[in-house]
Amino acid sequence: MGQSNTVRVAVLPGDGIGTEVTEATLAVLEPLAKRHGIGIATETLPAGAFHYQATGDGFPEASFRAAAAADAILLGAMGWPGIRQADGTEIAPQLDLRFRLGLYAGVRPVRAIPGVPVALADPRARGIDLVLIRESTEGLFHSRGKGLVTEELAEETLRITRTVTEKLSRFAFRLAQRRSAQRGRPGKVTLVDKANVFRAFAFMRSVFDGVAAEFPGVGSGHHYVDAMALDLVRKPWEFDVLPTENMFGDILSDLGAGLVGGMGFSPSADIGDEHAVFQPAHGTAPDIAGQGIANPTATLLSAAMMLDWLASRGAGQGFADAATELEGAVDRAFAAGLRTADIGGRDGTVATAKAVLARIGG
Ligand SMILES: NC(=O)C1=CN([C@@H]2O[C@H](COP(=O)(O)OP(=O)(O)OC[C@H]3O[C@@H](n4cnc5c(N)ncnc54)[C@H](O)[C@@H]3O)[C@@H](O)[C@H]2O)C=CC1
Ligand SMILES: CC(C)CC(=O)C(=O)O
Ligand SMILES: [Mg+2]
Repeated sequence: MGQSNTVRVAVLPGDGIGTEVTEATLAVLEPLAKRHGIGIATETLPAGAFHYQATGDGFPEASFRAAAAADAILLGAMGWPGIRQADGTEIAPQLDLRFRLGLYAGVRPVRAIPGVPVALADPRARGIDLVLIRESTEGLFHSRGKGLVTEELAEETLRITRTVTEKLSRFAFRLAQRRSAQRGRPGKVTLVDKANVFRAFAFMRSVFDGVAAEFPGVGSGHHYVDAMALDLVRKPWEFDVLPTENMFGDILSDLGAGLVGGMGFSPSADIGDEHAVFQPAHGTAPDIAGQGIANPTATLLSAAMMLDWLASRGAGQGFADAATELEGAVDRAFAAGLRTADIGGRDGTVATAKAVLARIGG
């Protein structure tokens, strides 16, 4: 942590709408910080597909080092379908950060915001409030960049380790405890796996069960990932905290976003023991980039998660208060009629940030 009440935030806007939603979020963070008497010193760092195209390096080591030295990292989005490396894959510095900084807990809340249309007609869908925790350093992403590819076959490896599964599980149970205290209802952690077919997931389940025994006050269970895809559409209001493997979490978090308004409403935090990256779960959206219509809500909510995390790391109560106020301002703005383009409205990126800013202090 930096000087008292001042934190250093590394900002990596990235590509496409990543730059647009990041700029809109910083425009809200500055006055919010002033209002709460907290200091946020930002440093913007280059990385991403267009940086790769221009320089041959998508993630300069200097950017990585500066990000790793900061108190927190705020990221827009990175990657561009037309810009590929020699092996055919895209530039993804966000994955490098997750792996190099050990950010095992990919926290992806799926919450229905008052006033934002949900995908399901059932009135209970207005109460959707669950959190996917996507393990973000191993699973099927373990062999990223190292998979075997020959003329005849391609092979990638899925890895599950005891150490990371224990950390992921403890993180999930602690989060369930906190949510239970905040919401005044029992918490439940459901591991999403494929233990009926793969030994790796039977192993993951047994490690998870061992950790569950440490938290007798929190409910625990398991769900196969295919059945979870079904039940997230059928009855998402029944779930609370859902830890899962990396690829499963990548897919299910987009599904979850689709339930509550789309990717523009899907914040995330990639948290490790010492570092954390906060970013919307969406990508660079080439289909709408440059038009000023990207929804910055997911990034604003990710910034609120960042303030909350910084408070938990000792930055001070002002950060916790600012986090609560920012999330509340987002809710109040939509409840009052804010309508972004992705839900059929006319409010663009800048107008949305202004509407949220106007609800701060209100
Ligand atoms: N964390 C990251 O930086 C991520 C990067 N990517 C990269 O982004 C690029 C595009 O990927 P896609 O598969 O198209 O996923 P995407 O998330 O960028 O877009 C999917 C759909 O959601 C919409 N969308 C996403 N964010 C939105 C927002 N804030 N407001 C309104 N609409 C929004 C897009 O217009 C598009 O129709 C690729 O290069 C991909 O690798 C994809 C996902 C995450
Ligand atoms: C490069 C991708 C793994 C990014 C993504 O899809 C995500 O973070 O959800
Ligand atoms: Mg994804």
